[in-house]
Amino acid sequence: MNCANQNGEVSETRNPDGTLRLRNPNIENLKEDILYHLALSTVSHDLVKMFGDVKFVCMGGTAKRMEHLAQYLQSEINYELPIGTSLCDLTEKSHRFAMYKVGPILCVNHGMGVPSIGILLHEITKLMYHAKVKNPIFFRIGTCGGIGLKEGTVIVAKSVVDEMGNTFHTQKICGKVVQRPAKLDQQLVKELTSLRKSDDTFNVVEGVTMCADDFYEGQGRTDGAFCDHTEEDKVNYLNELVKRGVTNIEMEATAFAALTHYAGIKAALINVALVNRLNGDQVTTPKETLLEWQNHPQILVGRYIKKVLRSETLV
Ligand SMILES: O=P(O)(O)O[C@H]1O[C@H](CO)[C@@H](O)[C@H]1O
Ligand SMILES: O=c1cc[nH]c(=O)[nH]1
Repeated sequence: MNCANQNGEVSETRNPDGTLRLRNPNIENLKEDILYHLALSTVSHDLVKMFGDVKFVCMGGTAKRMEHLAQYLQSEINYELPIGTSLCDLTEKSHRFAMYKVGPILCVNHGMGVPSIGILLHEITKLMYHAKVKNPIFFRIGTCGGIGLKEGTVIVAKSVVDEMGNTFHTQKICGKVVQRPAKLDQQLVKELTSLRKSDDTFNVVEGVTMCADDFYEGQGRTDGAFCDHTEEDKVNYLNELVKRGVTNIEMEATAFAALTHYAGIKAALINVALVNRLNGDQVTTPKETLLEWQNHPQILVGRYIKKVLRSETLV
């Protein structure tokens, strides 16, 4: 059934008030929906009370990065936690992911690779639905290998491809291959890239992000435990990717872009390059510098969130 969204447009994924409509009629018939990997449920938790004010969902691979991001954004938006409380992992009992909330911002890690982020996206999207969140915006704030880009560069993906150059996410469902277009919000891309300041120590570019199913052979590396291809094969492959316009490689882009697009959720994919793959495979930069670089996409997203929140208090 279709329904008009806030702009009066017909939407299968939005109610007129901005809350989500799921593309799954089974969910509203469940007596209880257990978000197993988040250790949350519609019966044991008041999801509307806990999460109903969320506007932004930030995700990235590691739990530590998400905790750090939550602390950073808390200070950026001057958010004071309720008296007597401290920042805590809301999904601690899952022993799986880690999730922190600071006011309208949720920071949650997704692990590595498409299957892991896929599971998280199912459960976070259902969480948004059950919590009656209105028009949430999702960000993946990650790390990647750049191709021909200086380390520390931030790449805001304008499009994503898989290892075969496909612009869709492939999933096997009930023995059938299902393809869903992997699309990102182009306006959000422009807004995010425009938030670089002239005195920032890092560059920001729009790019084509490739999603690989592996860090080693799947990204053409020759330094894995197994390697049946040559250095020349790798160089040819990376040069071919350059010709196709690919700027960087990571491991979740297609699922992130496709599942958010399918859910009708505005989303952006912002990665920082930890290595220039045209110069080598190993990440040789000291950990402190890598951690410093991981802040670059967070700075950009922080500016975007502050801008949106500021504009909302003015209207
Ligand atoms: O730094 P994160 O967000 O985990 O992203 C990248 O780093 C991991 C590989 O080291 C993959 O998950 C890849 O997508
Ligand atoms: O080269 C890299 C670096 C980070 N993450 C990746 O997936 N690849």
